[in-house]
Amino acid sequence: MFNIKRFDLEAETAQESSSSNTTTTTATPINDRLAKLNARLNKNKPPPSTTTTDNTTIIQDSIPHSKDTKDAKHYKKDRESTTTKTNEISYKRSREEEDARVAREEARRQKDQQAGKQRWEKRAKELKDSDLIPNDVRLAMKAEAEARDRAKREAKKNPFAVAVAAAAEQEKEKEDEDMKNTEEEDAEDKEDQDKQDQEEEDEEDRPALELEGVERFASEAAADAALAELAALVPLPTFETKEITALEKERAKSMGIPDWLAHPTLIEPGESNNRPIEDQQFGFSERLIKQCRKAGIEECFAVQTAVIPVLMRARHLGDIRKAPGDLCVSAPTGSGKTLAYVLPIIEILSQRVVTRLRALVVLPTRDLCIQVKETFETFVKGTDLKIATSTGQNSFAHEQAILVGESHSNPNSPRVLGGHSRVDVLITTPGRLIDHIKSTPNFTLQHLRFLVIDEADRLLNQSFQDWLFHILNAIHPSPERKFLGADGSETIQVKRDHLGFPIHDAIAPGFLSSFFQLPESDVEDPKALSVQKLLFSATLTRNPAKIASLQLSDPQYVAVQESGQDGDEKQKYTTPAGLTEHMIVCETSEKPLMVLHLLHHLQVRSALCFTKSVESAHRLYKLIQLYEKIRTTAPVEAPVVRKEAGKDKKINEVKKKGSRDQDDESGSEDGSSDSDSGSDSEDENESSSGDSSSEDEEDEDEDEEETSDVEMGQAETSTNAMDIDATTTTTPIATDAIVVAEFSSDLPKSKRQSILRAFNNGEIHLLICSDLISRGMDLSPVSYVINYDSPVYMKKYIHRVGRTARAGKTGTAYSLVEMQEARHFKEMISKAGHWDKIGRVNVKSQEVKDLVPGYTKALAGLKDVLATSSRAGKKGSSRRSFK
Ligand SMILES: Nc1ncnc2c1ncn2[C@@H]1O[C@H](COP(=O)(O)OP(=O)(O)OP(=O)(O)O)[C@@H](O)[C@H]1O
Repeated sequence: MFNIKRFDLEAETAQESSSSNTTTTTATPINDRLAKLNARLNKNKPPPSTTTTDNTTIIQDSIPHSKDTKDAKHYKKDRESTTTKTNEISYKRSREEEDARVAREEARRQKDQQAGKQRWEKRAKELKDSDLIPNDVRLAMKAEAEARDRAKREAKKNPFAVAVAAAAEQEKEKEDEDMKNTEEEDAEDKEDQDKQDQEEEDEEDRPALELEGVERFASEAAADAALAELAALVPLPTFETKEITALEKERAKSMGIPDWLAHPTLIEPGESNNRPIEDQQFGFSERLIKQCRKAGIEECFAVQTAVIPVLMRARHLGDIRKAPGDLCVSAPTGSGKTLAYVLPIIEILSQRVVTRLRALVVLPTRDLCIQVKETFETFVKGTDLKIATSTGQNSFAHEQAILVGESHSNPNSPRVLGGHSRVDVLITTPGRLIDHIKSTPNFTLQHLRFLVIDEADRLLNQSFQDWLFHILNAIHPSPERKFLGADGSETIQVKRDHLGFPIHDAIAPGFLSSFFQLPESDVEDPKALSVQKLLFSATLTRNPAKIASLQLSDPQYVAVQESGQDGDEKQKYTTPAGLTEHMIVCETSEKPLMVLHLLHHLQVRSALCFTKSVESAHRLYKLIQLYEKIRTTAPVEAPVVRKEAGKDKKINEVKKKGSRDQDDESGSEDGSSDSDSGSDSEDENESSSGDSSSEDEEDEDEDEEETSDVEMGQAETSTNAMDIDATTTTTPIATDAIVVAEFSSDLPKSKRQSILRAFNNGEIHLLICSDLISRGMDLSPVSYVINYDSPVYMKKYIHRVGRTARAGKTGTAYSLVEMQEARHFKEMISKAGHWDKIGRVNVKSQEVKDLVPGYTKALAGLKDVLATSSRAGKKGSSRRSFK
């Protein structure tokens, strides 16, 4: 480019220069003659050239051509060549000189320009933030503009030099531009880096920055709105996942405990993990939020904050090849586990179009089923969802009609392969459920989306009717064609459409292969089960065999427990923060007196008193009832009410350290067992087979009492209805009489419900019960729990004392420990790392002296009372002997 330009300009210059040095004449004959003459006279003089001014330029010789001589020709030739050479040399020289001059000037100009530019750039940089341009900068700019004009003028005079200068300038511009680009790139890089640094800083300081931003708002309303927005931005707590050491991992592995179970997501109990119900992470609809508010629920508790988002995230089941993932949840008693599954199930199922059985909640007792149904009904308002229980309270046929409708439950009516349901959520005990799976036509679990096993460890210890096997069988598609016999003939009568084809539109996609021979395809399209198994317990089992029997898929384990707890036992046994625990060590014969002491001296009311058997409960109930009767009718010494036990020194609460009473002996023995329990080998045993076997024993013990509840359907005509009437209709003889009632599985359903209602209304001061209500029951006003017979297993202890101090409230538990049981009790509690939490109460004989006369009388009368009730056939032959 540069060379071509130069060449053109050179030609132009030559042309211009020749044109400027010529004169214009007209060639005529006279002129020709004159020219010839002139040539002869001035032989060596160069002839003037002649040029036309028209479009053509001709360099002419003035010698006429017509009569050219040889000399003239030579002369002409010489002259021409000499002139050309001279012209070329002089032109070349002048051109070089001119080039050098222009280049010098250009270099100087550029230098000046550069210096000026740098000066004012520097100045402009200094004044970057100012709008003013100072005088020196303006002058520099002016000088630069003048220099540019000068250069332009020069360019007009000498285009070649201009070309050189232009080329130089071009080069310089290029250099500048490169430098500028490099600078810009550097600046951009720096800007990016700064931006990234700033973003990181902002991220760290976000709350502070946002608050700062909020403070800048002029109007208070705007600031409030922004603060509200900020509050909504508070992230959900991030729950730590328990880090397991290599040793723990190895140990868990050797016990067969799967990784996910040994590696729970841990949540601290307490208010710090509560979140408002409208938090977006929960994804609750306006309707549900409204129902929650109506029920007095403003925040989700820690276990709900951890569990609900997990369930809500899987609400749409995007990938049919992937199971939604099962969930095992362990959280203390009264921490709100029920709502952790009730709320998301309602929210997710409320979107359904057709009624199908989509949620199944399995619970160990009828009373719990009723309680959970009431919870569902509180929050289901405003949806079409239908909730039902199946507990054996009603006749089997009645339940069948509720579940699938009368026409579908008729054994003679044809089957719909996809089943039929009139309910969306079924809350049931395992025994009755198995009956329906086996015997109710069109009852199916094909469409199940949620299988909740509440009080899971309790249920897993029940092998009754092999309930788990039947449920798992019913939720998995069967590889055999279900309604075809070995010969291919139909084994059941199937409902058909008008063309004679089986009606299959209601079959769950995963179950189609259970009924039809589907075309085989090269491309496997395995479908995962859409049912999500959710296990809840305050004392979740870690027995690998039991967990394996659930056939969990992609499970997660969420545990609510205080930080710093480690060791398997301690993880399992977390008590509510608001619970105060005491133990009273006494003789067996003194135990009823201790209950009277708690009632009359310590003003214990709204209390649940747990005994080890139905008989024990009945006997204590009768005794206290009799005592109250005697006290309020006979002039016996009035008991002294201790207003402030601590001040009156009527109760000496002694912590384990420093206790020097009769239990010191056992204390020292326990001290040795403490150190034993601290050993690794013992821990291992505890959480492996040893532990699970103790769980089994404990639950078998519970099973004995609750079997009738689980089996269901057994019409229980209570023989002690008279007794119950006496209890529930008892009119206190005096206004300060203690109202006592008993509660056991011997009572008919209606009586049990009316007693629970009366207790909830505060009409019963002391409810004496078996372990039937030690699990899961949420009796709102329980302020005290009395372990009349101290539990043999820690699990039972945890569930019993967990009837109080629920939902963040406070409560107190007293355990009456017989002398001979003290050592075992302490061992059990210590092993669970719980001993520090239990206070020792010493009750001196002097303190109960005022109660003794009435108690003695009641005891004497008890025999007759019991004999009367026995004659009335109140006791069944299966009853255990009295203590
Ligand atoms: N978010 C909440 N706000 C206020 N109260 C709540 C909340 N969640 C649950 N509760 C109340 O807390 C009490 C205990 O709840 P729930 O019965 O679900 O406890 P749980 O963990 O199942 O106990 P358990 O192990 O004994 O069965 C109930 O009375 C319930 O209504």
